[in-house]
Amino acid sequence: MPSMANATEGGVGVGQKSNVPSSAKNRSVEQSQSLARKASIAQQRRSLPIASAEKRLVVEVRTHDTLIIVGETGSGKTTQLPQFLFNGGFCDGGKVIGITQPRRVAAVTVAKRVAEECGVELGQKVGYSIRFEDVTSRSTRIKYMTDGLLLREALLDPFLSRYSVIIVDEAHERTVHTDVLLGLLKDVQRARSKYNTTQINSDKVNGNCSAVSGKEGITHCPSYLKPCQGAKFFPLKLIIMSASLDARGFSEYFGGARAVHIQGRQYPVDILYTYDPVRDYLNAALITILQIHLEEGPGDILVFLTGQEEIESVERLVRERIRHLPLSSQNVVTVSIYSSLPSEQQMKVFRPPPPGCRKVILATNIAETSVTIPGIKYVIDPGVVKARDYSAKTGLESLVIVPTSKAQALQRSGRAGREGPGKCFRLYPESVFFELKDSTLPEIKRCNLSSIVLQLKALGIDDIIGFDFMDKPDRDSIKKSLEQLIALGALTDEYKLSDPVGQQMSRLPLDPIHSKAIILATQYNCLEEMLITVSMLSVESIFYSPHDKLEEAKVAWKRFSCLEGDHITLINVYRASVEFIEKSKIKDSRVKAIEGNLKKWCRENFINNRSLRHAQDVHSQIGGHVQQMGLTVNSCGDDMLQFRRCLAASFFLNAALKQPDGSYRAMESGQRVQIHPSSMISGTKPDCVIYNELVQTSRPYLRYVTRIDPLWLPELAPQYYAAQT
Ligand SMILES: Nc1ncnc2c1ncn2[C@@H]1O[C@H](COP(=O)(O)OP(=O)(O)OP(=O)(O)O)[C@@H](O)[C@H]1O
Repeated sequence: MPSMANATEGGVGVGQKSNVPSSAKNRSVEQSQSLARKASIAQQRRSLPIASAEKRLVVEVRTHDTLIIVGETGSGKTTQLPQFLFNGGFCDGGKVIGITQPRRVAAVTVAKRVAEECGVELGQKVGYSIRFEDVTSRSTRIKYMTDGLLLREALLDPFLSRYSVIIVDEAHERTVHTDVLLGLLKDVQRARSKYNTTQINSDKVNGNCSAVSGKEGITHCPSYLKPCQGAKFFPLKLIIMSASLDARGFSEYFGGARAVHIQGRQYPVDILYTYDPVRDYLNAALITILQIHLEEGPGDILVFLTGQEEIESVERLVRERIRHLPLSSQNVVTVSIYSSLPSEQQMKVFRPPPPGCRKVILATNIAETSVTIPGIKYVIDPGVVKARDYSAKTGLESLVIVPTSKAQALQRSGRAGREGPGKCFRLYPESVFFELKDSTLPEIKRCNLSSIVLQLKALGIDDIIGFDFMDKPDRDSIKKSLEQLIALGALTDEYKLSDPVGQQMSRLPLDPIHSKAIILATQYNCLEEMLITVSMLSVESIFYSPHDKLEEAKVAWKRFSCLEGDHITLINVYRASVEFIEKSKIKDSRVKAIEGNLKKWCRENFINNRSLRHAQDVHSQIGGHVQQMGLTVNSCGDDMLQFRRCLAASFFLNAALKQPDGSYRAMESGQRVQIHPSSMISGTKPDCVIYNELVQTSRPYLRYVTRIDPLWLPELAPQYYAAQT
């Protein structure tokens, strides 16, 4: 249609030459698109329910040291409140507002969004910091981070002295890090009030805050927080926030703190229930995805499942079913997100689908809170979640599928209705919803506490049992973890952090046994091997076997398998993949080509490509820590005896002895267990093994097992085994 070319003012006809250079034209298109986006974001911010409460909230924060804020999902708490406080002067003089999130993905995506809203480059005024990734600078004033990261910061700066405000977001999740943080922040707030020499002027409501000479400390200050002589602090404001928390419980914990409710939600979300309970929620989810796709209007679908395995199986089924639909209905793409997926792959869910396509996102509860995934209109919630459970008595850690709480159901439905009206399909009857617990049992009551106790000790908190937890963890759990840390040499017999072992262990963001293995490995000449092992153990299953190809998979795995144990097998897989990548680079060095080849290699060897890439990521991250600590990365070469002895010297708490009936006895708890059938040595049944974890599936199983000589235990861990006999 030649006339079209001329119809637009300034347009260029086919075959005509333009006087405007194409780069300049592109720039002007980009500029107008960017202006339109800015205007739309500004308009969207103005329409958020929280927008009209800006002044009131700033006054509330000025006049109260601690505030509980409850507001509907999507009302604007996470993205807007920090900006209100910034504008209200809380960052004057270089102070920082910190916002914690239970999950990395939320910290990253919210920071990106707020940077865009502020019109700044990420990492400047607005930034984020998560384990192994710091996108902040000296000019960062609004900093999003994980709750675990802030705890780590407290190791370096116990008074968290740069922060004027700390917002603990999504506090209803009650992760173990959030709970420890709450107790710690309470103490820090008290201590900073005691050593306060300046005070925010509360008369000024709008405009900048000014600092004036302040009151002398009057409050009780915990002994582990002793400032250097002459140190001066400004008061710390604390905000506890969520859409679904028990405001009264939090208020009581913070000595009657004020609770503020933000009214209103942006868009309605229709909640639909099934008439009857469903027997197979995976099948029900699959049917609902297809029904929405065929019967409902445009909009992406977010489905909550319990883990990687479920996600992969539903993903396969969706793709298969879609292939059988008429061509015009095959416009569906699936993407998934779960915690062990490398971050850059997690970010794929935030990308728009190809034009005209519907995106189906399969997610674990990682996408349950805080995140806004653009395009989501429909949420499918089967009402279950995989939760951690732990018994201090048996040392048994298990992941069990349990019903969600009401708070979780509310959060899930809140992922829709963020850009327009939405629908949430709960795959259970309404009567079941009313029977759900209001909130989830705090994680601190159902996990192994060794890691957290080590961190508290490193912070100088000696009296763990007396620490002001919102919900006290089980006494036996605390006792057990103290004993374990003494056995590992991280604590002295007086329960003090040991130097250097405990100090070094607390610097590594790993399970204490894994940290110990890394620290010991240099002495055994095998740090290179141990770094690989710990990285491979930190991700979800490396081996992948479709049900119908199990035998084929076993043959493939034989190439890597080592009869001495799974730890060496994991090293073999990792090294084989590195070797393959190197060879592949010679043929074609383009990143895409290498990635494609590695994917194929993984498929042929029944290795989970995603898990392997995640392990490579973790490897380089821990490698960075090891370098900073000045440890020598040495290798034992083919002498795997050294490596196995190092495993025995660090994993000795996880040792098991074969029994006459062929089962095993976990030496620490006396529990009768079996080697997991997936282990490469489950058939050989060695007399004595160390294992990575004791998990309860259909029965108690040892996972990732390596043969050791039982005599090594008293030799290499006399502090534990001499005391036992
Ligand atoms: N990355 C994004 N892309 C598009 N819109 C976004 C994005 N992040 C936030 N928004 C918009 O801002 C609104 C407020 O988001 P915000 O996370 O601040 O809400 P919230 O009250 O903290 O919700 P929740 O309690 O669910 O975390 C969202 O409903 C959405 O409309």
